[in-house]
Amino acid sequence: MSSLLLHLGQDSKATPSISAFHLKTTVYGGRGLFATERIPNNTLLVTCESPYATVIFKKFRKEVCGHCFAYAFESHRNTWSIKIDGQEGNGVWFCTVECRDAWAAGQNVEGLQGLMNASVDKLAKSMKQPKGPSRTTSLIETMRVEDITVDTHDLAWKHAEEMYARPGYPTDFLDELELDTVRFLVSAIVKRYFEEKKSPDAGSSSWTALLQLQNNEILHIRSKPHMLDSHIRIYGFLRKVMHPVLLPYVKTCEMVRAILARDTGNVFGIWDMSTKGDSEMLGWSMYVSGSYFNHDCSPNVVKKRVQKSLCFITTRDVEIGEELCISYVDVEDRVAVRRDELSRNWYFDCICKRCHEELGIANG
Ligand SMILES: C[S@@+](CC[C@H](N)C(=O)[O-])C[C@H]1O[C@@H](n2cnc3c(N)ncnc32)[C@H](O)[C@@H]1O
Repeated sequence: MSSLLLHLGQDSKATPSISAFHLKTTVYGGRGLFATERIPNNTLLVTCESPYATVIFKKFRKEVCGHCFAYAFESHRNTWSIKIDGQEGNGVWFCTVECRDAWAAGQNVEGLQGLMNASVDKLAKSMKQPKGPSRTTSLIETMRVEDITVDTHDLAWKHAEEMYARPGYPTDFLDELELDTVRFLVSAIVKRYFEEKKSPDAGSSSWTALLQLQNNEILHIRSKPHMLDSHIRIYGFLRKVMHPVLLPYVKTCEMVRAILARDTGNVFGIWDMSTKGDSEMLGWSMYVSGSYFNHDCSPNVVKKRVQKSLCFITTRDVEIGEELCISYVDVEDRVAVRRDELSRNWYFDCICKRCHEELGIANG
């Protein structure tokens, strides 16, 4: 049970009892959550109370509450107007004073999140978009996929560390998504700093839990080799903007790599709550304990966002031994579309019962 709690992390509350399901190795590889008792329909399995790391896309910052993710549009407003004064409140807007104060107490420790937002915006403003393609710092893009190994990849990062350790290295231009990735990484670094400061001997148990998530680094770079250069540029940018107390976390690339390796395949989009089917993605979050649900095209669990919490609820009765799965894609899509999306973004070929049936493959 203690190891399941470690896997589930500090962000979770499991109901009705944590023994109703457990984490074990699946037949198709990796781990998954399986029912250890019969679980009725509409059971709340777990609530992930708040994300380990999060970012609201810059273009939605004034429209989405930085604490509870309420979307102004849903309250018939264009933007939120409550802020924390000065640099320490930079880049975050709130729907209520209560949300502002809760955020300040929980996430803006020593004003670091706001100060970092200000530094990121300032450096981003000073950057000029290059006329040609961005500078390539690694050779991986020119390699054959089979030559992209842990070793070649480690070498590219070692080279990046050496390059950025030289005084006065130039910062490369980052696009909007890369800058949002910087902000996402900053939120994780601030969280780890705060937790380690609170209990210097014990360290951060939620960071330890995060490290247990599936590491998709090599699969990601093999499928999108240009992302390694992007990640390296992001790391260089972070080293330039980092507040002195946070610098130890980026002196080597270890922490940034660890988060990026788990960002892909494990994070959840923050969607607006529109019921009209035109829901918009407002940012993304990493909820450690929610990342153990595997995918099925006929899922028995649905995830629901309630403010900044993610709740996982059964959608039918689940028998003992059955795996508890959500769907990562739109279950209304055709089989080819679903499988293509799963392969591109989660790096696996779906072999669920529904895919087999729709593809006309005999089971067994
Ligand atoms: C969010 S994680 C789920 C937990 C993961 N299995 C683990 O061991 O940590 C997503 C990853 O799990 C694997 N996965 C999820 N659903 C799967 C399925 N239906 N078939 C094969 N692999 C699956 C894929 O590797 C995917 O990238």
